[in-house]
Amino acid sequence: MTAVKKELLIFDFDGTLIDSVPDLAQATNDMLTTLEKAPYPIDTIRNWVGNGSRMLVERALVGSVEVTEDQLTQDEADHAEKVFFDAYAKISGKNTVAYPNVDEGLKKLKQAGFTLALVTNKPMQFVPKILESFGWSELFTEVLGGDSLPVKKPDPEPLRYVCRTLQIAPEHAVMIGDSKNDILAGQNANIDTLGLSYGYNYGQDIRELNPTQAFDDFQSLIDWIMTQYQ
Ligand SMILES: O=C(O)COP(=O)(O)O
Ligand SMILES: [Mg+2]
Repeated sequence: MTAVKKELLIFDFDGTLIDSVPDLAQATNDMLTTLEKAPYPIDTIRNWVGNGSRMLVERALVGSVEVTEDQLTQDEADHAEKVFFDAYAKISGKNTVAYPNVDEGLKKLKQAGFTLALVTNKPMQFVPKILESFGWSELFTEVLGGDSLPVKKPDPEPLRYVCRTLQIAPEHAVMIGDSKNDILAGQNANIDTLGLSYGYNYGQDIRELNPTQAFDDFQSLIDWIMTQYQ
């Protein structure tokens, strides 16, 4: 396969660059405890991450990845989300680590001349502090949170928005992520998708989503980008 040269690498955040589930699970359980509900194991909560905080909160309230409208009132979910935000603001970053080779890998790509962007479904209010804690504040030319636009991944608009803003054609962009929301957003925006198998994808193998290519570790992704997309 000969790949087209790429300019813009759009990264997902949670489950791709950082393992944030220990903090997300703690904040979720802190919220549940405050609301006098029973906590869940981290392995259960991991499968609820991917569609932003509001969805995580709703899934935790009903105890399932599938949430139907009749299971929750808007007020109940609004209140729980506030409790979750307070809890996550207190602990976000404490037990969040970068996956192996991510720090060196991102810097290598930047040095090689790629433009890096970050498109996460995590609410934007939590993003700058985490980026700063890893020394990544200057790495990304564009950063979008899950609430930066009216729609989030798997909608293709955040990716299209980044391409438009940076004036880079979609065929010169790549979406890199761990979840079906990343792969679907990329496919819907007509851009190449690179999947990572170690993150959070509702327990499903990322390869089932047919990304352009999939990798089991970040170093293999870096090696592939440096040889195929330069
Ligand atoms: O906050 C989430 O649900 C997931 O965030 P992500 O898009 O960076 O994986
Ligand atoms: Mg992710």
